[in-house]
Amino acid sequence: MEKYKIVVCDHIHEEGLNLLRRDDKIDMVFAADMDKTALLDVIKEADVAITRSSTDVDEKFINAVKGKMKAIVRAGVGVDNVDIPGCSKEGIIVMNVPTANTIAAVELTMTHMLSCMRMFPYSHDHLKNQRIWKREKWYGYELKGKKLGVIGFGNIGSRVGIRSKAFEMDVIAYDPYIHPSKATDVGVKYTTNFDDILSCDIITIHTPKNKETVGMIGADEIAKMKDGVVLINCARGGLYDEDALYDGLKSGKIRFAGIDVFNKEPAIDNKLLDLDNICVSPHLGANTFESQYNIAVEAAQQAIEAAKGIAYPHALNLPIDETKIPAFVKPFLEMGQKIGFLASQMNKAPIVSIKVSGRGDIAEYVNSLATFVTVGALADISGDTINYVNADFVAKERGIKVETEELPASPVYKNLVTVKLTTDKDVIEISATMFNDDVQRIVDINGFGVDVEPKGNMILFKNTDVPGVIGQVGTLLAAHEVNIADFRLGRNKSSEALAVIIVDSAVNDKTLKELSNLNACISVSYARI
Ligand SMILES: NC(=O)c1ccc[n+]([C@@H]2O[C@H](COP(=O)([O-])OP(=O)(O)OC[C@H]3O[C@@H](n4cnc5c(N)ncnc54)[C@H](O)[C@@H]3O)[C@@H](O)[C@H]2O)c1
Ligand SMILES: O=C(O)CC[C@@H](O)C(=O)O
Repeated sequence: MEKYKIVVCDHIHEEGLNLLRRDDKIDMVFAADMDKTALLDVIKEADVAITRSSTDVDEKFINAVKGKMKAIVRAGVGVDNVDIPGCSKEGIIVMNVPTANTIAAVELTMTHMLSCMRMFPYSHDHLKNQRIWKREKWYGYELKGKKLGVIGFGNIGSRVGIRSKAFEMDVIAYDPYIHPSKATDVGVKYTTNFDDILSCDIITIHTPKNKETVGMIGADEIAKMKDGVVLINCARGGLYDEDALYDGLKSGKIRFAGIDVFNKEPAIDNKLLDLDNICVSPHLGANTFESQYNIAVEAAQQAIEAAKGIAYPHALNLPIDETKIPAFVKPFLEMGQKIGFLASQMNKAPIVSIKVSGRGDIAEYVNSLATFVTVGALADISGDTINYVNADFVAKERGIKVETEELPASPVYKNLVTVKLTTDKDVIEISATMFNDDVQRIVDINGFGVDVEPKGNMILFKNTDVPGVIGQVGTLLAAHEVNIADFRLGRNKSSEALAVIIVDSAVNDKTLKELSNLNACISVSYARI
């Protein structure tokens, strides 16, 4: 029995490993203790990898796995150490486990906030390790009545906000990507003015690390802050510029900082560790037993489903989120792929552009449709290497322009999709719709009205519209023992006709050549769907 190989690149809870071991279709390789260079050799044969923050999915990793690996499951939230565009280019689906460690990170943030306000680790060290009892040295501050600025009000930030309200803090959120009511509904103020955050007593950040957020708090922002501000970062190293943070702490402008994450980890040589007004932890945001159990189980389940090709939960680079696609759209996507494939076979030459237009409700989903059409159109030239993840990249790499267009509703069809495929030889334009929500129908090919299902062995025979042609075609096919299953005819105003002939068996080149030699024939093409 063929088995799928899942390589576990970092430590995860035993329960996740057990799930992988128990599945008789999975061959699990535990490589968490392996040196990262040796890992590159092991992952070559893997169908799926499970990684955490200790394994960077970078160029070296991707080069090692490309061609074989289907998916990577990041057992956690942050994917800043995963080269997602690089994975997409190789058709590797990237998934994360977005909520299993939320509470762990929220509670660590509260721990840091309280520790900073009471300098708890330092008083602890004084008594426990230095055996000094000096109560007057350790006056701290209360959370009550302090203004807390939360940058990023997602899963973690919002829960930090709610818990901080219970400490009677005045909480204000900055997150341009949420609806303000997400904050105001839980009694948190909402601002779009970043300066409102900078004027807070305590600031905590909970955004992803990306181009927009890296260094979001630097020297200029710190200069605008209150003297004695407290800064917390349990999200990602580098969101606070570390040099600016160091200078701010050293000068006393920042009274205290609580930091779980660093620009470069492990952070044993980081200069921030030399300061006396900082509480640190070695990236422990997700380190609770509950969270690690949940993450490992979810990551293992996701990896198994991906390896078997069943589903890709929490995929970050699939062009469509299946859960957000209405049921009526899915058959259109499937049909779009077939039309793309058909068009590329009818117009066999290097593709210059693909244009996908939508009319009716389907128009809103024209971008997803374009991905499916592209996969179909490039299937013949790219074989197994093209999929929904890398379709855009493959098209771009081949210099193929993919365009979409949302058009007004058609007067005839509730929904209509048109695919125009231009090669350096010809242009083919196919329109199709869906009857009764699941019957696929091509209704137009290059201006010829037809009514045919995109299915099976299809001969497209274009001829001058003169009597006797249908008989000649039928006789010729019969002579080659090709049985006609369906024959659909369309005419245009220039006295031309297009026959779409569905036949029961594959048609060889000799038969097609003889068809093209018939007097009335203008062109013949053949497609197998
Ligand atoms: N320390 C740890 O071990 C640990 C554990 C879990 C998560 N994390 C990190 O915590 C962070 C938050 O995780 P989450 O689960 O809450 O993610 P999330 O996606 O639920 O929330 C992130 C929020 O940030 C907002 N955001 C994005 N760009 C922004 C910007 N420029 N300005 C303001 N807001 C912006 C988003 O709109 C979103 O609401 C991530 O960086 C994640 O990697 C760390
Ligand atoms: O344990 C890890 O891999 C870190 C997890 C955490 O930073 C996350 O982003 O989910």
